[in-house]
Amino acid sequence: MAEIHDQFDTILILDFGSQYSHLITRRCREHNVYAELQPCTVKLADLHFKPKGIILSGSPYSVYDKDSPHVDPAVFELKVPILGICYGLQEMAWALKGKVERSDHREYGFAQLQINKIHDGDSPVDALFRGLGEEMQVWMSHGDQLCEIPPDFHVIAHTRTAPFAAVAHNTKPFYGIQFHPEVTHSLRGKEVIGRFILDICGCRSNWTMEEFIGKEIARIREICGSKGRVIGAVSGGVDSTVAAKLMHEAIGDRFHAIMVDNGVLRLNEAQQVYEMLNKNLGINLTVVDASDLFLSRLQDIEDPEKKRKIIGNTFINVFEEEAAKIEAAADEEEKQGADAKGRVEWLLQGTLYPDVIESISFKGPSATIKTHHNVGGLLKDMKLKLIEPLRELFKDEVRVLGRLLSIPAPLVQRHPFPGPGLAIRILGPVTREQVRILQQADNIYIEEIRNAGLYNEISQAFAVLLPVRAVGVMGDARTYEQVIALRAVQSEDFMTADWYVFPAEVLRRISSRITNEVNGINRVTYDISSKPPATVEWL
Ligand SMILES: Nc1ncnc2c1ncn2[C@@H]1O[C@H](COP(=O)(O)OP(=O)(O)OP(=O)(O)O)[C@@H](O)[C@H]1O
Ligand SMILES: O=c1[nH]c(=O)c2[nH+]cn([C@@H]3O[C@H](COP(=O)(O)O)[C@@H](O)[C@H]3O)c2[nH]1
Ligand SMILES: NC(=O)CC[C@H](N)C(=O)O
Ligand SMILES: [Mg+2]
Repeated sequence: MAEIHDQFDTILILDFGSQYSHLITRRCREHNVYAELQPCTVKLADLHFKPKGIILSGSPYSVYDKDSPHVDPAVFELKVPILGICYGLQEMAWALKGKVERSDHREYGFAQLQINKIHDGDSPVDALFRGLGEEMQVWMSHGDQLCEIPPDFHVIAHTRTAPFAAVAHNTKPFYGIQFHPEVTHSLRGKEVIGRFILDICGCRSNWTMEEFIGKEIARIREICGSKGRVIGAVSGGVDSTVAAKLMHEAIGDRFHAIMVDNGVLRLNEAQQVYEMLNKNLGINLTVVDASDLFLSRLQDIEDPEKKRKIIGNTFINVFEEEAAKIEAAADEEEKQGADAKGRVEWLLQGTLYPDVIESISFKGPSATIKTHHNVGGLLKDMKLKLIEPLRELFKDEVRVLGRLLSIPAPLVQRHPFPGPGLAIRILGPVTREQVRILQQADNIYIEEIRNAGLYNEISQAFAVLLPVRAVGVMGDARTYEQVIALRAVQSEDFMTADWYVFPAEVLRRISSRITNEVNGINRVTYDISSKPPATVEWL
């Protein structure tokens, strides 16, 4: 089966646990070069493709620590260019017999990088900084540094306190830099990454969503064979809609899109998504009303992780049941003389790269903050095999893909909505009444955000229903009712987020409408927490 790394020139990024590893991946892709993140402990013998170049990431460890992670020494024999970043530089030096020590001059923050005179003008050896001038502002975050460079290396840049801030091998395409080119604070960092992947590794920059569409459709056809059928988990969110459209282009009617009404969707959502997908996108979507089943299983459950797991498992139960129904219907048609149809073997999901990245750390899945229903919440013994065409993509790449597939702009720009839905925004037990209250408040909130023309400025906005009651006065009478918290964040990739600063009059209008129009609410608060330390959702 041709994987993406067989179809595009690929940079392999080996992750030593830095906070910024995924940003290296993004920067490569911004140069239209496909890059893939793998744990640093991967053995080259287990790698099924040959990368055009390797980047070693930073790390919280020190190379000389007893339990620090080290790369398979075979990478240095692979005859492909290698770039070490921060710990990656230290790791390369350590492996190739240089020396690394704790330094007296820790550098956290900005530094001025002085690029050494390039002696050998045209040789590829010093190509990393070619054309970038003599000095650049970079961002550092290290306590260790090289005190002796490995044999056959030379220095290509220094800072006031780090004499070996960048080094290169005399004859091989090995480079190491102490600063972090992947963060935007390193002003020309993206260009440095470009020099490495384009000039030194010679990657073609053809990783574009146009190219991806054609290749992915071909890949899906190959996976499914000429008869295989796919059932699709489609929520009306950006990811699953794009995945569904791709699947529809690939296998047409052999794709069955299913939206599950789990009883914790937003107001009128099932109806709206049904119309949008059937009418505007020509995708044959069935809405399955499983709200009683979900709500009965959620009864009296307050624990956030329990809610998430119940919903994840129930989704799969419903999909397996629907797959069985589709097969039974086909068997019936066959009895009436129709051609035999293939089995429903696959379940399409709109899983994205950030969901996957979280689970590939070399220490195993990173500390579980919350179980995403479509990754950790899956049933252990599920029969359907997963097919996830967006598994290697970031959200903004998916949005580009959506536009190319002619998915209407309002859908492409939709804020994300989690599969466990309002169940993780109702802080106490989930009941139909609590769902009603939250649906109405949330609907007013989003409506007013749209009216104010702010929807596309905000990455995600939603209301949360708190389980506490507060005293109020309405029409001269005392009330004792629940509280709504409003949340709105701006974020590039949802791994970090800032709370959004609303104009006061918009908040005033939202608050007044919610308390006036939603029975059961007499107070509205605004959440001013960033992520970290909070998360986007409350549960
Ligand atoms: N109500 C639902 N019915 C069917 N499938 C669902 C439902 N909710 C979530 N899913 C499945 O779970 C996956 C992950 O949900 P997630 O919310 O991350 O993605 P999305 O809904 O497609 O897009 P967005 O992130 O924009 O909301 C979806 O891609 C879809 O496959
Ligand atoms: O499909 C989903 N299933 C889930 O279980 C889930 N949990 C969180 N989210 C969404 O992920 C982003 C980050 O949210 P957190 O900061 O709360 O982890 C935000 O966009 C959240 O809405 C989910 N999406
Ligand atoms: N950011 C990094 O990669 C840091 C590497 C190493 N832990 C140091 O402090 O120097
Ligand atoms: Mg969603």
